[in-house]
Formats: sequence, structure tokens, C-alpha cells
Amino acid sequence: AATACGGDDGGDNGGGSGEGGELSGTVTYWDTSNETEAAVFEAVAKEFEDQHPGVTVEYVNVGFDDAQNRFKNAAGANEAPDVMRTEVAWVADFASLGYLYPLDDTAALEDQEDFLAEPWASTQYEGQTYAVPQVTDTLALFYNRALLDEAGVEVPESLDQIREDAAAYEDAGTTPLYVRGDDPYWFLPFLYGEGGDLVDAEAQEVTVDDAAGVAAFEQMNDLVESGVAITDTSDGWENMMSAFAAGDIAMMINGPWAIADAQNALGDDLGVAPVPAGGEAAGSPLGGWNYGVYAGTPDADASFEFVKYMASAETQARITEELSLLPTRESVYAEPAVEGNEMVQFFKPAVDVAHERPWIPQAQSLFEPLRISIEAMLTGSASPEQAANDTGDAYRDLLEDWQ
Ligand SMILES: C[C@H]1O[C@H](O[C@H]2[C@H](O)[C@@H](O)[C@@H](O[C@H]3[C@H](O)[C@@H](O)[C@@H](O[C@H]4[C@H](O)[C@@H](O)[C@@H](O)O[C@@H]4CO)O[C@@H]3CO)O[C@@H]2CO)[C@H](O)[C@H](O)[C@@H]1N[C@H]1C[C@@H](CO)[C@H](O)[C@@H](O)[C@@H]1O
Repeated sequence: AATACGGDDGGDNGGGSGEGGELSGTVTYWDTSNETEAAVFEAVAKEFEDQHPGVTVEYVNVGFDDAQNRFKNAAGANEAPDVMRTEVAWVADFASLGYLYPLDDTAALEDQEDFLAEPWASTQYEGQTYAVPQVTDTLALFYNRALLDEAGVEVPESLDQIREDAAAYEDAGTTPLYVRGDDPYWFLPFLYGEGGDLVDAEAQEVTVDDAAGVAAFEQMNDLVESGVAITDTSDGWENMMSAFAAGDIAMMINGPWAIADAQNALGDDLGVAPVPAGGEAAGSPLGGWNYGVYAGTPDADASFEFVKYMASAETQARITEELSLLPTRESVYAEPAVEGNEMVQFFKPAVDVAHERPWIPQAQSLFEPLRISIEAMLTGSASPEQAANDTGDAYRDLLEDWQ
């Protein structure tokens, strides 16, 4: 619950005394950040209290995996948090259910023209703004320079190049690549690498089981079957991060949320590069996170001011300095500390060419069927082609009257 006393004067709510601007109440914020990120996001969130002594910030860290359903269940019972870290594909889902506060003309939106086009697009639903961008991201190749040097190989620009160098990696006693088999997001670079996509939202057509889609499943399966890559169908995050930190694998595909941990483990041996190309192209998916305000928040003024503070250029610059996460405000990339960040220098151009996704309510439901098919393929109970077809069939059930 958050109660404002006196209208928001829109100015610097520096906790000044007297008329307007003083906020009071509690802002409960559910954050899905991983352990390393959470330490920073919690500290930043709590500092809002310094500026607004009358407000209490309840920071709650919720795991990514079930956060989407947890929020929907809570909102359905009118017990949702005032502010929710909302994955880019969840905005349309939550907004279509009426669970998010329309933020146009509220204090939550400040300098909205400063936001990058794609993150901003993920906050729109039926012509209104239902969230405010936080971070944007894509997948890239993280590599261990020392292990590549030991094997005497270059940073691969294609999956075939890794296959060609397989003997060199083997002689050096290192497994080239870790591929996540438990998170379908990691399948997308293979799909884009064959020139495919999950669906064609414009044409309302399912494309995951076309020739490019089948080729993508075959790419992934072959990397694992040939021993070039190792994978898991559960606990992929922990297994991948610990294998990379221990030097058991030379490379992994990952995103900016893994930078801090990877740098702690490898120091200067850490390098990043575009995801290796497949048979047709090289492509990586656009991901990221926004701040959503619960539609039923008892009094939204403190929540709006909290979101404005968290999404401000100043806060975004601080998050990038501490975690190398990518800002969603164009102006922040010009900050010297951000501009000088080697990881931002790499990831910003990568995000600029990342594969856009359809911001439709159904988009978020395309991943679970994909996860199930990938698991069936990797455990040998479905061929790559069967996995592609099963995914396509599941999509046509989900997306009635799509081709
Ligand atoms: C299956 C899920 O499919 C989709 O999710 C896509 C997602 O749309 C893609 O964008 C992508 O997300 C990127 C993300 O952009 C990227 O930033 C990063 O996030 C980091 C954070 O950066 C880091 O801070 C930390 O938090 O850690 C985060 C996580 O790493 O990596 C994410 C990918 O991991 O990929 C997701 C697919 O995984 C659905 O949206 C559902 O989530 C669905 N799960 C439901 C399914 C329900 C049915 O069973 C089940 O009942 C329900 O309980 C489950 O909730």
C-alpha cells in the first residue's frame, strides 16, 4: 500500500517539508534478479527510502522460473506487489489480464523519448504504456581466452568452425562449448542461425517446424551428439556457470546478467563475441526487463515515484557501473563510466542487431512447448525433426487459426 499526502508536485521530492511532494506508505517490489544482481538492485531500491522517509520499500527477491505465474496468482487474489520486475514478454500477458497500471501521464514515465526503441516497444499494449524499461539484453559467446590459446584456436565465428577445431580442443583436454538444454531461450541463436524463427507474427504463421526450424534442432543435437558441446536438461544455469568458471568448458552462450560472475571467475581471461553463425546467418534474441506497476496498487503515487527513480538515467548508470547490465536509456550510453565499459562496448551493438520478437500476449507461451521438445530430443526420445514438428503442433493448438 502506498499513500501520498498532498499531490505530487512533480518536482524534486527531496523529502522537503510542507505542502505536497511528501510520500508515505509501503512499496513492495518483487525482483527476479540473480544472486549477484540482487545485492545491487536491493541496495538501490532501499535508497529510495532516503529520499522519501515516509516510504518503506519492501524488497522481495523471487526466482525467475516461477515469477510469471506467481505474479498472476497474486494479482488474481489482489495480493500482488506494488511494483513487479516484468520480463519483456510478460507485459502483454499481464496487461491483457488487466493486472498492470496504465502509466501514460503518470509520474512513473519521465523522458520517455530517451528509451531505446525495442525495450520501449515491449512496454506497449493496445496503444497504452504498461511498464517502464529497466535493462535490455541479448545472448553472446563468452569465452576463456587462456583455454582457446592453449588449444591454439581462434574465437569461432561459426558453429562449423568449432567442429573443424574439435581435435585441437580435444588435444588440449577441453570441451569447447556448453549449450543450455533446459532453457528454450538458448535455442533461438540456433534457429536464427538457420534463417528461421518461431512464428511469423505478421502472417500469423507458425514457422518453427519449417526446413530452417528442423535444421536448427539438428544443429543443436549434432553439437551435443558429436561431443563438441555438453548440455543438461535441468539445472543448466548452475551447471553452465560452474563449468565455465572451473575451466571445464572453453565457451558458453550467455547474456549480460552473467558478466559479473564470469568476470569474478576468469578476470582478464574472459572474452565476449557474437554468437557463432549457423548454416545461414548469425542471430541472437532480444530479451530484457521492465518495471510494471500492479493495477490494484492501493495508492499508486509512491509506486510511480519509485519506478521513476529506479528507471532514471542516474540509477541506470549506477546499475551498469556495478553490474555491466545494459541501460535502456540512450542518454546513459554517453556517460563516461558507461561508455568506457568494455562489456557495454560489446553488447550495445549486439543488442542493436538482436532479433526482434512479437510483443503479443501469446509470445511468452511459445517457450514452454519448445523446452519440452528440446528435452525430448536431447534425451533421445524424439528426433530433431520430430521435435520441430511437435513444437509446431503445440503452437497451432495455442494459436488458433494461425497457419
Ligand atoms: C518458459 C518461460 O518462457 C518464457 O520466458 C522466456 C522469456 O520470455 C524470454 O525473454 C527469455 O527470458 C530471458 C530474459 O529475457 C533474460 O533477461 C534472462 O533473464 C535472466 C535475468 O536477466 C536475470 O536478471 C535473472 O533474473 O535470471 C534470468 C533468467 O536467466 O534470461 C531469460 C532466459 O532464461 O527466455 C525465457 C525462456 O526461458 C515465458 O516468458 C515464461 O517465463 C516461461 N516460464 C513459465 C512457463 C510456465 C509453463 O510451465 C510456468 O508454469 C511458469 O511458472 C513459468 O514462469
